[in-house]
Amino acid sequence: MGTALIYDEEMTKYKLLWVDPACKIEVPERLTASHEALVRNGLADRCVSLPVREAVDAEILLVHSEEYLEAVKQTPHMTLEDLKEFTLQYGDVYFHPNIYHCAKLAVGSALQLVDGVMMGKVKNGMALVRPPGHHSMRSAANGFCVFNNVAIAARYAKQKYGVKRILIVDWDIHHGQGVQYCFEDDPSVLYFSWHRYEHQKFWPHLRDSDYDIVGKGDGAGFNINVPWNKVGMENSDYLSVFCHILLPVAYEFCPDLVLVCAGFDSAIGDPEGKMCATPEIFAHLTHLLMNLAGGKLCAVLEGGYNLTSLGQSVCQTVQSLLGDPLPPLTDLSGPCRSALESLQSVRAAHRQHWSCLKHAVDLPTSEISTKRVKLSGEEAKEQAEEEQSGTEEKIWAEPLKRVSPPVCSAVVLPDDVVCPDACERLGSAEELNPHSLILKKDFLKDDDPLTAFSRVFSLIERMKKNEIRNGLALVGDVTMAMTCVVQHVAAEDNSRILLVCVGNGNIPSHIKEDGKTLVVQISCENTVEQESKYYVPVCLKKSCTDSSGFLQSVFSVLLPLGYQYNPRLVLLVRTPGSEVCDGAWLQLTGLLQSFAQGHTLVLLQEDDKACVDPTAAVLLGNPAPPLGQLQASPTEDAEAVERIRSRLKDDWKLLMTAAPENG
Ligand SMILES: NCCCNCCCCCS
Ligand SMILES: [Zn+2]
Repeated sequence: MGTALIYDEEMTKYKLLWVDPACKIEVPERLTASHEALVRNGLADRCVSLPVREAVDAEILLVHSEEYLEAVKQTPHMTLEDLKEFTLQYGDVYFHPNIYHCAKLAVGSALQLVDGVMMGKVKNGMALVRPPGHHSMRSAANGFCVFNNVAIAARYAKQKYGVKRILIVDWDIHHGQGVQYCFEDDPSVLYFSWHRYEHQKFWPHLRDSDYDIVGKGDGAGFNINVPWNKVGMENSDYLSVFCHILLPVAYEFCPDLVLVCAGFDSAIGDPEGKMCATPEIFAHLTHLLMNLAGGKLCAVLEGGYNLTSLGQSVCQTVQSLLGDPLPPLTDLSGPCRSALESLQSVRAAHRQHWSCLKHAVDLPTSEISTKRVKLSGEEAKEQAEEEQSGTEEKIWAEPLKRVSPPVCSAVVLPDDVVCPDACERLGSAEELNPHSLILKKDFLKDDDPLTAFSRVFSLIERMKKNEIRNGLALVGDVTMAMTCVVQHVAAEDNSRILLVCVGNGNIPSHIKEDGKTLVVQISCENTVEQESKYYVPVCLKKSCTDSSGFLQSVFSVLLPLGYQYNPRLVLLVRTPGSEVCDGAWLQLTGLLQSFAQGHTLVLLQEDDKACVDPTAAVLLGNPAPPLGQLQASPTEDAEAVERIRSRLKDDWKLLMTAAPENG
């Protein structure tokens, strides 16, 4: 199934008709720049183009009041003076004779995308729309928004498809208060938003945007606000929030559909956000959400006001939706103090609502209240200062090309094992099949190990040359294979291997010290080994059959380590006796493709042959199946994970979730 792209140039046909400094950045070129970037990078052609349509009244009324809709209906016939007058009743938004038409198309685009995904016409998709939606409220336009595209799409999905749980991720740099107000008492819609806040000093200056606003009544816990109290946030800050807040909660929630308020004013170069995260970050944020809800993900454009970073960020997002290898994220130096304070505050505010956060430590008493009383004149003065200050031009490198190798997955199997789904029989070596390359090898015969492993080594060599993206081998002795592979690869001087070992089995000690291999072993036996910077044993009491403990350790330990280490190869090994349930194993296989441009080699013991097909399916780019709502993990497991993080956080800063006590 493909990736949908919804765009129509009709939505470029409205603009600001008078002088208003607050609105001048919302220009039609935002849409053309986004679409042209996709076309220029050959991405538009790879998508399934779905037509736009106008939303009908009943759909708009899922969120907005009749009086508001009636009022907006009058705008096409208004004079310029009437439009100005009409606009005055709202904040930071403008009207135009054609904006009602465009607003209906924007909603209709989001609904077309939901239809395409929910009816299985496409796997996922992106709608390029204007006007944006996440600030508009039941009876008010606001922040360039007229109708709340994503909020309507959520209500529409529930009504038409009976979707039970919807996750809305709002990575725009502004708080989508319109979405928050729509679902704040609704436990079936989990709204997550990060936003520039600066202690309420930044637009829209709402007390309701702070971290302690968690939802009301039955909706308590289903509204997550992450305020950024400083500008200049980087990739590390965004990844920390995904690893330590959003992903654990999202997997516990287990949505049936993921909607993204895809605003790109949170990228470097944007005049509104003034953040420093690079366009590549959206490739990773998108990928990290793609194994939720069976891959059903609808991204709808919100903000983004620097046409260069907007175009690049849109391309990064769509390329991930298409399943292309992820770009490397370099120099992840760890979250800044302000981000850690926000992270800690949000986790503390939600620990009572989410079992995955139950063990989040309380706010230190010394915590300065992050809420400041707003003095009247202060706001205008700061606003004025801000207008002047943000003049320095940011520069950043254009994202590298993300090239898919000719072969996606290669598998090395004994003769008696059937080829995995979607893999075809290998012709002669030259005919590399676009899906997979089968190196049929019989490990059950008494080949001496080295010849047997030579097939695996050739697989690795081809990965290095980017002829193959990832691979899987079913071997007679998985621990031996692991050792040989590590030795073979570590022989290279600039190798960096992330070895993820699931299950018991002792890792040869020389592997743990060479610094060229970072070993994370998730098992159920108490390894007596003292861990070092490069050997991280995660012991889970209920062994790996407990998905929640397993996944929590993946999110809060393995992913941060992997991002910081930035390996060139990922070796994923499942040792005998690890009854890790397949669901968690497949999620892990999917999530690990964040690293090394997807160069993952999976090693399985031959009696694990039942794992081959489902693992190959995920390696080929299919979403890992949902796990169901996760229960609380055993306390001792959660505490074990916390202990690991606190012990290793000085070496690996992405493990941090709280600002250090000292100054
Ligand atoms: N400096 C201009 C102030 C603009 N304030 C409204 C921003 C709305 C963004 C929608 S994503
Ligand atoms: Zn925005």
